[in-house]
Amino acid sequence: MSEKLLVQTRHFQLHLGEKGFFLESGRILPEVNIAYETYGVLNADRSNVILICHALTGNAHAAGYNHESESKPGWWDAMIGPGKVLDTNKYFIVSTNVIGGCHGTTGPRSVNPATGRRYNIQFPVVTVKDMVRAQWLFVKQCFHVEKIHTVIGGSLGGMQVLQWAISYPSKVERAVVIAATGRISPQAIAMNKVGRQAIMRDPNWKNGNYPDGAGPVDGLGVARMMGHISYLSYDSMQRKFGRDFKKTDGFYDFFGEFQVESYLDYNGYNFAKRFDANSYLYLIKAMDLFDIGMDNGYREVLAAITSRTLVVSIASDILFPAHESRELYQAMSEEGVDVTYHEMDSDVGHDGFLVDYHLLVPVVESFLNA
Ligand SMILES: CC(=O)SCCNC(=O)CCNC(=O)[C@H](O)C(C)(C)COP(=O)(O)OP(=O)(O)OC[C@H]1O[C@@H](n2cnc3c(N)ncnc32)[C@H](O)[C@@H]1OP(=O)(O)O
Ligand SMILES: N[C@@H](CCO)C(=O)O
Repeated sequence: MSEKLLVQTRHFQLHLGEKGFFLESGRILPEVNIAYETYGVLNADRSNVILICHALTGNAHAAGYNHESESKPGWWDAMIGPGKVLDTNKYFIVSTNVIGGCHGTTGPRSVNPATGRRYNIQFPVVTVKDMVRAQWLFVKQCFHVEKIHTVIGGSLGGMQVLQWAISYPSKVERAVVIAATGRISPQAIAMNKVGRQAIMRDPNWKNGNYPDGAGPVDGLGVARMMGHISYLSYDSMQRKFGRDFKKTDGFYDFFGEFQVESYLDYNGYNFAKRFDANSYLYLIKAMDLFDIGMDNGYREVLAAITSRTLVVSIASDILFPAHESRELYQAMSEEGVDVTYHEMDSDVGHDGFLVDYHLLVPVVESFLNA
């Protein structure tokens, strides 16, 4: 018998009535489909829901295997399962793909019901607030849940968690904000700019109207390389790659590569096979626009949070540096929020929340069990 936990990605169409889904931008999506997975069992009083929010290029497939031949499990399988920190014997874990994504939830590659054609860059700009509102409608409509035990996620997922606590304070009992920030820095926007330009300058981008299977793979691959540089750290690059160089016949061939280049090539190329370029553009835009204080003031919105909150940073994170999380924690704490802060002493960089589980699990565990 197989030991693989087989799970299924399902789809739910939000009940929006004739009005559609109003976005922060003022534009409207006539329909929104949500791709989701669940693990564990919803209890009788519907009080054991943990919602997982994924990062930039994640999807609803957070744990288990979608089919027998899948070689790697969902992206947070180390965290989710029987006896794991997000214990499926105890909790009903829900994971959705964000609005604007390309793994089953409505996004730029979806067909616009008004035209019968893909939205491409006619898709409206979506924000983290929109992502979270879609998730709230989803859990309410699909599972009739009125309160969520815990919302948890890293990076863009952490921003969603923070937004949950701000938008729906009475609905979220606990919030775990990992490797995130309350407002994205100019440095992070600059890195996204490079990625955006790489995609949009690729001749195959065609103003976003590329045919299926012939998109801007080179541009998207380069964008992902930029991303990976920000997900690693000085120390992790030293350790992983050093200055190893692949010589050709003993020579430093012009096209010969350092290991770090080979890594970026491999991961850039692979990424372009699994992700839609337009979706990437929309999701980095959502990230760039994220600033909890944009409308009502940074401290004012934090002061309204009533969820018990854990803020986790990664010491070597160069994308959302730990001092941004400390600033967030400090402000929440001064505004009277029940908040705890933990800095993971990890040297692997931003992606530490996907790698250094021995540092992350105990913190989340003690927060959930407190
Ligand atoms: C919610 C979410 O965040 S979901 C999205 C998360 N997933 C991603 O970001 C996808 C990209 N994956 C990764 O970056 C990593 O696999 C992580 C962060 C998930 C885990 O990091 P690590 O365990 O340190 O993996 P590592 O960075 O060593 O390897 C990543 C890949 O590069 C390959 N690689 C490593 N070194 C080299 C090299 N010198 N040359 C070429 N390829 C290399 C690995 O073989 C691995 O390939 P695989 O994905 O086919 O297995
Ligand atoms: N590496 C992760 C985290 C980036 O924030 C991802 O691609 O989603």
